[in-house]
Amino acid sequence: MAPTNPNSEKILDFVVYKGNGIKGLVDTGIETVPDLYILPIEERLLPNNILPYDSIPVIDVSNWDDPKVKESICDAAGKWGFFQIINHGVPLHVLDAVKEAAHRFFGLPYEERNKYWAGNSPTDTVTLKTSFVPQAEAVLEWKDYLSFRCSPRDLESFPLWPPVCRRFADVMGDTTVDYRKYRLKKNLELQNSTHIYNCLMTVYRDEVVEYMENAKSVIRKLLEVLLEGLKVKQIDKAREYTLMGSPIVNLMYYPHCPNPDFTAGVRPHSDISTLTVLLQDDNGGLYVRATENDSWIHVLPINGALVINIGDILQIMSNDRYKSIEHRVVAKRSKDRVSVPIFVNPGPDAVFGPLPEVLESGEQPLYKEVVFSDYFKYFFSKKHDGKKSMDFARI
Ligand SMILES: O=C(O)CCC(=O)C(=O)O
Ligand SMILES: [Fe+2]
Repeated sequence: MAPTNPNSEKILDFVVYKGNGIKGLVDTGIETVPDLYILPIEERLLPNNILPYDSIPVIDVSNWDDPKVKESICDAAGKWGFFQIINHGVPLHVLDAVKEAAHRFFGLPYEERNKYWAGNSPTDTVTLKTSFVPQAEAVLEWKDYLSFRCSPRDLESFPLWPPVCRRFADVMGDTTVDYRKYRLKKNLELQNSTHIYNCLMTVYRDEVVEYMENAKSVIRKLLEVLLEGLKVKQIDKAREYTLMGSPIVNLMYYPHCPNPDFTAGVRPHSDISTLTVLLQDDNGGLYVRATENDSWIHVLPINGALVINIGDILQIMSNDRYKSIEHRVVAKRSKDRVSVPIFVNPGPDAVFGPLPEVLESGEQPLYKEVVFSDYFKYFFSKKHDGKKSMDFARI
């Protein structure tokens, strides 16, 4: 949607078309929020609408087989659509490393970040973007993000980029890339700044992959428990593809904002995933819708915890037993916020709809069968707009 204000046009050009992102704009030292980012009052998160004493459930998953743990997960998925898990087994250093990677990437100079800007990136498995769908938004979101497609097939292509891996393998006298050796070498290369960028880029990949690899068993467990709650006995290969065939990991970056109350880090939306595993930092700023009448609950940061939310696909598969709840993000005034969501998405050609196990007793399906890539395209054809995407599948 083209802005009518000439200053907004300039900002749109700088941020979106020149690929500086909101990070680039903040780096120019702006002291007020530009019009292009100012939400109408009725769309802002007002303090009166925040419920100060409520919180989403926190579930200790140290014993996944405990029936009480399973019950808490399925209950939370049905009542809240959002919960945090602790003692999930993903090491703290892996979580810290991927958050640091986000800070390092967005700390790179423009020229280096821009190599991965949508359209410039050497591979479509990694792309840098800003806002959500700038072409469809009259007001932009105060965020940039580096998005990694992480299906097994995408991961196979990772060793092909960036080329420094091959160079490193040559240097180390090794024909295969050994990432531990690479990290040691990285420290040396950091002192020799000609390779700094390539080193850093590889390290992000390393850390994203490490996070994803560690999170996989948590995702699997969660899906097993949630599907058991829907009377599905076992996740076979076809179901696995429908539930988690094409995960995406985003390094989200919300630079500090002169007046975060005026703008949206992310507008209210539900995720289109089956579920989302979100690592947030200690800044806070994520809010979950509490009721239909516009009240919101802050998701308190807990060190080492992962925030789990049910996405539209699982709501559809469960025929509304589980809920994909709207959430939104508000940036910080003096700190740069990062988060790392894993969107556990179906494979592109997977077809989903209410599960036969759920409809077994004669219940009417509330949704039709949909191909995931169609749902995905629809979601990315418009601005974040609450739960409207679900209309695409509703009967
Ligand atoms: O950054 C966050 O805490 C949440 C981001 C989010 O909701 C999304 O990207 O869908
Ligand atoms: Fe989200």
